[in-house]
Amino acid sequence: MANDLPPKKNAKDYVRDDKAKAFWLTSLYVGNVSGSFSDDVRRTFIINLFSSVGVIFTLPLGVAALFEEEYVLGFCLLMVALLYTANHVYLRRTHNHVLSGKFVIYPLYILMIFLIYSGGVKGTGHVWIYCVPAVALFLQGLKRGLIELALFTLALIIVLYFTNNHFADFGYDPALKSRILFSLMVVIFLSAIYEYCMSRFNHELKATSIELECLAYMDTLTALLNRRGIMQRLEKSTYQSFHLLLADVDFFKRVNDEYGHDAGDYALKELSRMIQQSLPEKGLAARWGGEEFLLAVCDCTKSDAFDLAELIRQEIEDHEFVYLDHKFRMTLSVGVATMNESTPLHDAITLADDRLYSAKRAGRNQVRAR
Ligand SMILES: Nc1nc2c(ncn2[C@@H]2O[C@H](COP(=O)(O)OP(=O)(O)OP(=O)(O)O)[C@@H](O)[C@H]2O)c(=O)[nH]1
Repeated sequence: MANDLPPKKNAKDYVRDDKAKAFWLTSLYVGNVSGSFSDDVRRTFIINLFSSVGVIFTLPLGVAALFEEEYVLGFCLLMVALLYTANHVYLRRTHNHVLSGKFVIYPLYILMIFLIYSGGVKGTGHVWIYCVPAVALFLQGLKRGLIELALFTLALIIVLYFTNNHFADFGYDPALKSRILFSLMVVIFLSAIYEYCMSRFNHELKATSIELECLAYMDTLTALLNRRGIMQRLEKSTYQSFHLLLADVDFFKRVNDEYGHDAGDYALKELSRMIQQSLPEKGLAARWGGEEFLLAVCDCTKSDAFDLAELIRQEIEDHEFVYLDHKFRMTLSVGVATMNESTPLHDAITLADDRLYSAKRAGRNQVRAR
């Protein structure tokens, strides 16, 4: 049985595999290799594939046409191959998939019209037009793609029926013209259904991912950031220094015990609203835990931060909470600390927590900044 197992890889094999993988990824994604398969990365990847497939087909067909002494056709195919190669380079340099997509689709329309007009190599030109709908709808989107495909079909009708094209030279039945048009319309219709389903699916996926992100970073009861949400913002913050206010409701258990859990929930929402209202423009507020809130303020002195904590504490002390026929009051204890070069974020949070509990021990309903 042991002989059936694949040979064990050593470290060098893994490094080689990784290099090969990186090479293919960098080539296909034209250097746009990010961790996520975002819409931009996906479009860059697919447009690069369209360009590469375009070169793979047009280059040998162009050379073959030259050998067959179809010089105009050969020249056109080689020009398209050159254009798609240049597009690959452009995409690699700029990652501008919007413009790059146009470099793919418009030459494709022109080439197809030319193939229908000239008949291509030995009258086979028309077999290539069925790749147009999928490419047009992907690159231009459903609405614009359908408009362009309608214009493309119109151009084909004109070329097929109203020009001195080379169709008759190959001995085709005249009915082939209408069959080409009808089958193209069927492919357009099927590609449009596919594109519609894909864009709806993508749209719903995006909406769900936004919703999930909100759930991951927001507290659903109070609509404030949650602990993960504020930590993410603070860790990413470019501010060298900011002040943290850690506030905890005093004897909140009593509200639940005396008036019920719903009254407790109402009080938390009302408290969050009041905190949010008092917050300066660039400040952040989060529900840190059950009845604990973390506020972060910047562009002010520590004394300003202390005054803000005192203002919030006073407002809450003065506020009468009314839930159904219950009226009650609540107070807050607050610990203030500063995050700066000498006190990193996690140390500042611990400091604010220590100060909060020293405010609790000192009798609650007060702010401590040292
Ligand atoms: N209604 C409601 N209650 C909550 C929620 N989260 C936590 N709590 C309650 O908050 C209370 C916190 O109680 P304690 O930790 O004893 O603190 P406290 O009563 O505020 O007392 P001190 O902090 O010592 O002043 C508990 O009864 C929890 O059930 C919530 O989302 N809704």
